Amino acid sequence: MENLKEIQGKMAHDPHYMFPYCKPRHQEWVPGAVIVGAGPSGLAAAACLKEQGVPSVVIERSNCIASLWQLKTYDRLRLHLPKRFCELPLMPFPEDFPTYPDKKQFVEYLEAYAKRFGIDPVFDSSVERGEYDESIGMWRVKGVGRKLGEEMEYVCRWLVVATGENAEVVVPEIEGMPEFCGEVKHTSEYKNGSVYKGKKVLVVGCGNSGMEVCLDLCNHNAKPSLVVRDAVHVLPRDMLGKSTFGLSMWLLKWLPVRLVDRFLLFVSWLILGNTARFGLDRPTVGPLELKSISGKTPVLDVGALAKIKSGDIKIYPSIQQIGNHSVQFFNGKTENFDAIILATGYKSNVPAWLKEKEMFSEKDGYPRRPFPNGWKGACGLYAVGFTKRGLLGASMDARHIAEDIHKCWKLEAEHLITMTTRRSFSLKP
Ligand SMILES: Cc1cc2nc3c(=O)[nH]c(=O)nc-3n(C[C@H](O)[C@H](O)[C@H](O)COP(=O)(O)OP(=O)(O)OC[C@H]3O[C@@H](n4cnc5c(N)ncnc54)[C@H](O)[C@@H]3O)c2cc1C
Ligand SMILES: NC(=O)C1=CN([C@@H]2O[C@H](COP(=O)(O)OP(=O)(O)OC[C@H]3O[C@@H](n4cnc5c(N)ncnc54)[C@H](OP(=O)(O)O)[C@@H]3O)[C@@H](O)[C@H]2O)C=CC1
Ligand SMILES: O=C(O)C(=O)Cc1c[nH]c2ccccc12
Repeated sequence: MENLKEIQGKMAHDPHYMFPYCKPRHQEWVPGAVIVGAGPSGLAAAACLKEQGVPSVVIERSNCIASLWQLKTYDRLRLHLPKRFCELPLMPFPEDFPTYPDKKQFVEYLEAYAKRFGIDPVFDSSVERGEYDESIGMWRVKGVGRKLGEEMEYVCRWLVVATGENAEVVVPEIEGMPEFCGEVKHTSEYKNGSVYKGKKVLVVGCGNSGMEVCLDLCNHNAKPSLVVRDAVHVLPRDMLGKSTFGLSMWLLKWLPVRLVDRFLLFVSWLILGNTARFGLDRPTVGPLELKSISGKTPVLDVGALAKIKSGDIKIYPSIQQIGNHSVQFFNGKTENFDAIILATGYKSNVPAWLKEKEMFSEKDGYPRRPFPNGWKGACGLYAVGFTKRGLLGASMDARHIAEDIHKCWKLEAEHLITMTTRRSFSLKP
């Protein structure tokens, strides 16, 4: 046994180190996979595994499935790709849903999905550590459980990381921001613009969230301004009577990505005009090529651009400094604001809890291997939903993972049956 000094030393340096005989209160061996995260990716993985006859336990830190959608998104949110590109494996959307289901409908679909595949996550349980225990050839997944402070440990052969690309908010450090007297919040806390009526609001970041929050603020008679620090592709959500995304996927079957990009840019120019005239320069690389090489999603416009054109949404360059009530920009202008909304995006939280350095990059928390090969690591470790390709990418991962685990599951089950049969008939190996 380790001596007391050694144990005290370990406890001081590692908050997760436990005294050897001090077991967590809830310990469970899972005869299948542990899936961390009950968002669309985790649900898709659990459903595909179930279909293959492999059991799983889904662990979720919040108190509901799809917590990103239910708790951290604004009221007016809809899918911005048509529903056929957003459905999870094995269950299409109901036919009477519109092409672009709203948030409520999407959550309804996910609830029905979980019910259909008997997925019953362990809620209010946050995973704080996942590590491979070589001595037993299993993953140990530890965290804080349902009842306040209850320690839990799951031991499993397969660990599926489904904590998502949007696990934590990105809050930039901007000089003077702590001194700003008005409200500062992230888009994940924004519901609608009703409380900002008549107020001057600065929205920082012009991805899809920033653009839509600006539009929502306009619709609630607030006065939004948008910080655009870099070039951005804005495409109409629909063109030529079809969804831009659907049309792109169809064209990509026949044409190289650069040609499809040229086509998209031409039609966007016809519909939206020259966006650079309104302060939105386009990157030199086309929208689909950029999405594929960097993951940067083009803005799919549903009305914000018209408000920029009409001057209802003002455009500003990067922020230099924030004062008590004002914001100074890099073009030298200073303007007063009542509130600031950070539409600065999200990041993965995998490096904070997964004690594994091969599969996931410590820098950004994404699998190191590029799409479409990022879903599989070593020793039974998997990733679902880190493709930067939305729900479509998550569904592809989930299918791959379930097939892969099933192969191994079948082999191990056959081995177990052989061993048991041999033992019960006293046969020699
Ligand atoms: C506003 C918004 C709109 C979007 N719209 C679209 C769209 O229209 N079409 C599209 O294809 N994609 C869209 N996306 C992309 C988005 O990535 C997917 O919609 C989807 O939610 C991703 O699912 P996920 O399960 O991978 O991640 P999430 O939905 O984020 O689920 C991950 C889950 O893991 C849980 N979790 C995280 N860390 C832990 C932990 N340590 N322990 C336990 N649980 C944990 C979280 O609480 C969360 O419930 C959108 C994203 C955003 C932010
Ligand atoms: N279904 C739908 O309608 C919606 C879908 N989404 C999806 O959700 C995901 C997240 O989107 P979103 O929340 O918009 O996040 P994104 O990461 O897509 O966008 C964040 C934006 O903030 C900018 N930014 C970051 N830091 C600063 C800073 N300090 N100053 C100025 N600008 C800054 C970034 O600029 P830069 O590019 O220069 O880094 C980028 O333009 C995306 O995949 C998006 O497509 C989001 C909303 C609606
Ligand atoms: O909504 C998102 O973030 C997505 O990643 C969906 C998506 C995948 N590929 C795309 C290409 C263009 C626009 C959106 C997407």
